[in-house]
Amino acid sequence: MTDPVSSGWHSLDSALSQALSQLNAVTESESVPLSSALGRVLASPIVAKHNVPPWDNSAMDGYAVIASNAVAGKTLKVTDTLLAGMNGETFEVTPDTAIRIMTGAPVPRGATAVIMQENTCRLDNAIEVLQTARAGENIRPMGCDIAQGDTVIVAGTRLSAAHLMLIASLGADSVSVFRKLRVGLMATGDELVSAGEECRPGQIYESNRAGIAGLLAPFEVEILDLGIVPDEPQRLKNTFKQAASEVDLLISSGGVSVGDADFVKAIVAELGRIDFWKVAIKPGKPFAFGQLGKAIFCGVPGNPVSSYVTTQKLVLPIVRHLQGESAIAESRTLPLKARLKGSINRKPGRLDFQRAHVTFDDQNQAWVSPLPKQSSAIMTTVTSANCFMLIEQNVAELNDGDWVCIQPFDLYGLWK
Ligand SMILES: Nc1nc2c(c(=O)[nH]1)N[C@H]1C(S)=C(S)[C@@H](COP(=O)(O)OP(=O)(O)OC[C@H]3O[C@@H](n4cnc5c(N)ncnc54)[C@H](O)[C@@H]3O)O[C@H]1N2
Ligand code: MOO
Repeated sequence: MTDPVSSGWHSLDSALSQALSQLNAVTESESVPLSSALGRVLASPIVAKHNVPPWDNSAMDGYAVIASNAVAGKTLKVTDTLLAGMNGETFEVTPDTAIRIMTGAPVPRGATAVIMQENTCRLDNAIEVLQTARAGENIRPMGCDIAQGDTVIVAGTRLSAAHLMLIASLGADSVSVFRKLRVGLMATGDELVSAGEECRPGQIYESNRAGIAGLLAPFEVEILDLGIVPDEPQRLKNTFKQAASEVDLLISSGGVSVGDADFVKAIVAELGRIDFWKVAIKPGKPFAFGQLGKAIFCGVPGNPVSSYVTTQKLVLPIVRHLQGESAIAESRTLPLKARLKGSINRKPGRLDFQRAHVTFDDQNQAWVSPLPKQSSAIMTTVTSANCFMLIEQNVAELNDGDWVCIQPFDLYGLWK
């Protein structure tokens, strides 16, 4: 049997660094409304045109006072009420007065603290201070979140919901983002039919495009669905030529192994080039990377779990890099560890992404159990797992209680 290490297959890390080092990210940008900017990559930095908050304001419903005069037991006359939205410049507190103030309302002139309502006793037109005020208490100073002139988001950032809030707080209703990446998506195999069509003897339903498109969805690409292409060299050539001129990246599923109908690599090599083939990961070994005209080519293996894992671990970082994202969080380096339940003996050589289930004991210690069915044709263990458990390339044996790396699945932020 071939030994992955001695036969020079790429490790996941070296495959990724070779691929990323030869990509040219998109440079064209466009202005989009903030409401359409989620998941896009910022093309120009966001620089604050003003302070946030724009003036000192109250963090509590209570009374604006001069702190040095607001000692416990003292009575202060309440002269006015300040609501959020009013102009604080026209109000002023004096040593013997207080102004009723609501959360978010501007702090009036002279005030150095806001006493929260619960620390006062309301009399008719006055309050009794129940707890001595501290200077600065319950005041949110001007610019405490963002100072005018600050670069608050650098170019190359993928915009999250929190980024959109920050940009909106500066009053901008549009942003400059890199143009959408055009991604061609195809599956090849004579046996494949689309969901909804009749499945004849010998045929199976094509499922990889649905999974790949789903994994791409949060990254806001424009997908050109090139459909199912039969294992016919001329049909494959036609589709590859179309992709070479129309997309930035072609993701093709299937036909990258060594079978009699696996034509993909040879045709890509003929029309463009293959830069590497075979990565020492399980599942997903026969992943192919190359170039077709102006398009980057990613050939993911046909086995459904292999296509899912290689899209997640190899194609997504490539997509993100092509989109101009600067800080690509490499999920593999997350230092999340759990202890293994059970033991494992295996042939070393590939980094194994085992579908697994992590649970926490009453000391909050994470324990991980690999699921029984790990074949790359079994999708049900991907949906029933809640994490990947990693077995490093050279590890042959793991024992009960050993520490292993895990990668929890982030399903819409909910733990299942
Ligand atoms: N002699 C060897 N055979 C195989 C090797 C090897 O090293 N030597 N590698 C195996 C591994 S590992 C993988 S992974 C597969 C990948 O092969 P291909 O990329 O050529 O994939 P296909 O042969 O086209 O299909 C494999 C399998 O998956 C089903 N399939 C394909 N596409 C889809 C799709 N879009 N939706 C659903 N199912 C799909 C297909 O019917 C096959 O059952 O090669 C091994 N063989
Ligand atoms: O790499 Mo294959 O994906 O092991 O089945």
